[in-house]
Amino acid sequence: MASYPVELLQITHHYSGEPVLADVSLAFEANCVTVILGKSGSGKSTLLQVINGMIRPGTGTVKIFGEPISYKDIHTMRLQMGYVVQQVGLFPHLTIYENIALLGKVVHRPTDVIRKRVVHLMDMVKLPQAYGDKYPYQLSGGEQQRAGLCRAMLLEPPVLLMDEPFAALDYETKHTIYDHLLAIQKHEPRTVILVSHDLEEAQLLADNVVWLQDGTAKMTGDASVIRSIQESYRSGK
Ligand SMILES: Nc1ncnc2c1ncn2[C@@H]1O[C@H](COP(=O)(O)OP(=O)(O)OP(=O)(O)O)[C@@H](O)[C@H]1O
Repeated sequence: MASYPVELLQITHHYSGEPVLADVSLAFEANCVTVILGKSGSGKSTLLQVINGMIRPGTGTVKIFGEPISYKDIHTMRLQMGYVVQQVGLFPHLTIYENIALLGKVVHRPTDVIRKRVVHLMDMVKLPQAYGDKYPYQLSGGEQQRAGLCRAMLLEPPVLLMDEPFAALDYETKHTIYDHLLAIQKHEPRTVILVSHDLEEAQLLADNVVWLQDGTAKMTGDASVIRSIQESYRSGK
């Protein structure tokens, strides 16, 4: 039986005695976009950090490509996972090119291979190549976010984790980046796990959806469950 790229088995986690994840078991389908929806404080970011090993859960197992995470060797495992957050986290003293290329240097990829990949990624998200020489402060929020996306995909990670990466962007910029993301999924599909509280974003991007409520996976399924989630939002349940 083929294993899932990411699997959570009975994950429970507490912060200072307060439960934040309660017996969460989920399997994320390969090469699909799964959107984890939930209100503020429902445990979405914690769940994502449990997946990339930043947080070791109180109990339960995280499996990456069928193998439980080895917390001793977390850096090797993390190279398989791109991570994009809302505050893009580009290094201000590095150019856009240097920011995107950074991980390639860390794993000693040949310079020409890195350069080709950066050019390809910038093309995919429609960032002009000349922007490679600029510094992050010279780019708009949406452009910085696109650079962040390129950086996360440099090493072609099979899994991409995204924590509300578009929340601070205006409607039009968001929609442009959605289009880029969907185009990238077509050209080089990967397992994307995207945390959001935005139902429209889920509607546009999700193959699958998880509805997290008070640290529990209340509903899971394909994008058709968004309608039930919408009702739950409205009724405040
Ligand atoms: N490091 C921490 N120490 C203590 N409590 C924390 C910590 N991180 C998060 N929490 C608490 O755990 C709960 C879940 O937080 P989490 O950030 O996972 O939720 P979220 O669904 O991502 O929220 P948001 O949409 O507001 O970002 C919240 O009540 C939060 O205050």
